[in-house]
Amino acid sequence: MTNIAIDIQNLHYQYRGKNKHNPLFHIPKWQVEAGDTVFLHGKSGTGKSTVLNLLSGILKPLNGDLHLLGENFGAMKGAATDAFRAKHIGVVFQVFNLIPYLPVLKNIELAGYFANNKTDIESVKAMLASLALPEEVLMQPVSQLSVGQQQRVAIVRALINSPEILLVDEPTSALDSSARDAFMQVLMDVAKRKNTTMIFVSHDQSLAKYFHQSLDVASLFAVEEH
Ligand SMILES: Nc1ncnc2c1ncn2[C@@H]1O[C@H](COP(=O)(O)OP(=O)(O)OP(=O)(O)O)[C@@H](O)[C@H]1O
Repeated sequence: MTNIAIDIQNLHYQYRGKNKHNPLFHIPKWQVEAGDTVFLHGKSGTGKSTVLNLLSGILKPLNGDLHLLGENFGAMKGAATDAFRAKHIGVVFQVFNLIPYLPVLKNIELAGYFANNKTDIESVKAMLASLALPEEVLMQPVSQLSVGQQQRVAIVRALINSPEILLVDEPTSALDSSARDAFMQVLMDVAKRKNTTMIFVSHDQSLAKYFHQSLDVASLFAVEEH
């Protein structure tokens, strides 16, 4: 039996507001198997962030089904959504949501705290090393790090709980090409080792080669309404 990590059936979503340009998003069916990695691309404004926000529970479907790991995630209310996300979903978005005045290590430990996990300092150090971040950054406030370094801290934080599902949005935009390749290597190694299901959004088509599937977000939506 195949193991479906993401299962969407007949989902509708629309942002609030009476604006007639406000599109009605309709995903008739989208399934992603556990362990699959998906490169999600598409023109600006076509719905990539909207899809990620639905998958992370920041947005809730108007109707239809959104199951994650066999659970009815789309129907969960606020606190249940947050608990599920903390335990099962790693998120790296353009806005890193790191707490600037706290040291790097505290930021990483917070993710463990919300998931009821104790942070394993050795795995934090190993991940930092593989992302070419010196161990000294652990005790530095996030605000003293460069944007590229903050991006890597956000990755470590997202991976620290070994989430089954990882959602990533434009994570390499602040990295130079060698850091970007190292970053992608680490990300894909971790995903493979842990059988992580990953949805990765980027405009950088050169990254598509790292993924099992490459998907234009427009192909998810029913044509008649979009
Ligand atoms: N908060 C919002 N309120 C109303 N409409 C929104 C909101 N956020 C996005 N939209 C609209 O939804 C559509 C999809 O936007 P979305 O941000 O998902 O696209 P995207 O593919 O991620 O774009 P980009 O590549 O520029 O980040 C756009 O038409 C946008 O104007």
